[in-house]
Amino acid sequence: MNIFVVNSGSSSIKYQLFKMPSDQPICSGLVERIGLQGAAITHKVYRQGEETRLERQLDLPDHEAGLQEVARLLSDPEIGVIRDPAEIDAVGHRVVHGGESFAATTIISQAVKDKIRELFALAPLHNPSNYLGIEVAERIFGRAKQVAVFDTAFHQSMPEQAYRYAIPNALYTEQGIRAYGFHGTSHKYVAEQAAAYLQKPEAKLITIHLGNGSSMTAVEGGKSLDTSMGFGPNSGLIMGTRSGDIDPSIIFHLINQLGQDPKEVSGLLNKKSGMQGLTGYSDMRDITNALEGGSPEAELAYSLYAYRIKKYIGAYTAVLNGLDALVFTAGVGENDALIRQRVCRQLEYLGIEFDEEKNQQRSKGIREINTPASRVKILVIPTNEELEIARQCFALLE
Ligand SMILES: Nc1ncnc2c1ncn2[C@@H]1O[C@H](COP(=O)(O)OP(=O)(O)O)[C@@H](O)[C@H]1O
Ligand SMILES: CC(=O)OP(=O)(O)O
Ligand SMILES: [Mg+2]
Repeated sequence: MNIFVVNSGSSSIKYQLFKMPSDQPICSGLVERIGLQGAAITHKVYRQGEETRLERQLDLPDHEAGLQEVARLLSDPEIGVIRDPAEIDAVGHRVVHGGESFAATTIISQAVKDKIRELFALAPLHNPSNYLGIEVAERIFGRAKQVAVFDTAFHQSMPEQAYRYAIPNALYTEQGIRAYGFHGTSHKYVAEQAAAYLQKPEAKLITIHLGNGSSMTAVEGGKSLDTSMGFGPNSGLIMGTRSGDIDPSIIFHLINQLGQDPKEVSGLLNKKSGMQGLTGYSDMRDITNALEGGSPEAELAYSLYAYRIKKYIGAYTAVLNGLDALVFTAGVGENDALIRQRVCRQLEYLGIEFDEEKNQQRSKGIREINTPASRVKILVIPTNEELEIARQCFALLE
């Protein structure tokens, strides 16, 4: 079965074509910096153990333009991997917010699309581009089954004490206002990898997904017990353009004292805050450059970013009543050694002993960056949301 997976993030589109059930990737790619200067596409084709790579800078104003380019590459006369879109049996879509309606992988119907649309307001940076990805894929791959895999699904195992807010009960029972959690596909994938690596299925883990959006999850025995994102993908960690945790009084102040309307406030907290608000840049590579150039704003932003993660490590160690491993993943978590260092320094009290030399090394696959004496392992594990999505699609359709 040929399964094409589309992962529309807030700043990127990742895609992979798999032959299932062998998990064999046929091609993969990344469209990044969508809507920013220097948008780029990296496309890789895998044939007989060899990788052909194509990199191209191009102007991509939005996700639609990105997806059209991907579809063109798939059947490109020179490096294409299919002759006809009908060769694709299923398209697996990452959908960020499934709300109350979806706890599992689902075949997309008009009713499912309507629900995804209803959730636009709760995940404004994501559900619209996820929806668009579905519409574009329906047009291009008309014969394929379209399947949605929700970021929220993995966190359905959270206990009520973790997902309820202390607001009037009716807002939960009648309006579904509760914490849902996000990046579930990634947290699930890396938690499984970590448990297998540790040879400990019941492992207590804190998975730290640091991408453009970021979140942390307390995982025990492969189940999510708590996570830093909530009703929408805004709470918790400091992100590329989102503030993470703030006091809600700030929102009242912006509206009541500073005269902003709710739409403006939403734009402010979703698109102009986080690292963007602190430094003028949302992409961590730009911030690293600014830091190397001696920017005090970048220095402060790095400190805030790492400090927030540290606080959640403390909280989740308490939630888990112990800890076997910290797991760093996603764009920043996998690549930014300085962030990992700032987070992991001075956590010896919790049994976390960091090895700076190992931290600086680069290699593919799982690696350990703790000292041999560390009670807690510190792991860097590349996430693969696309593979996890392909597996879930295959399991559903088989
Ligand atoms: N080599 C690198 N060093 C530091 N940060 C990196 C590196 N590569 C990617 N990143 C950062 O990862 C982030 C994007 O992560 P990713 O998981 O792809 O995000 P998303 O899926 O949310 O779009 C960006 O902030 C980018 O700067
Ligand atoms: C939910 C979320 O924040 O996703 P991303 O990191 O892809 O923006
Ligand atoms: Mg992502």
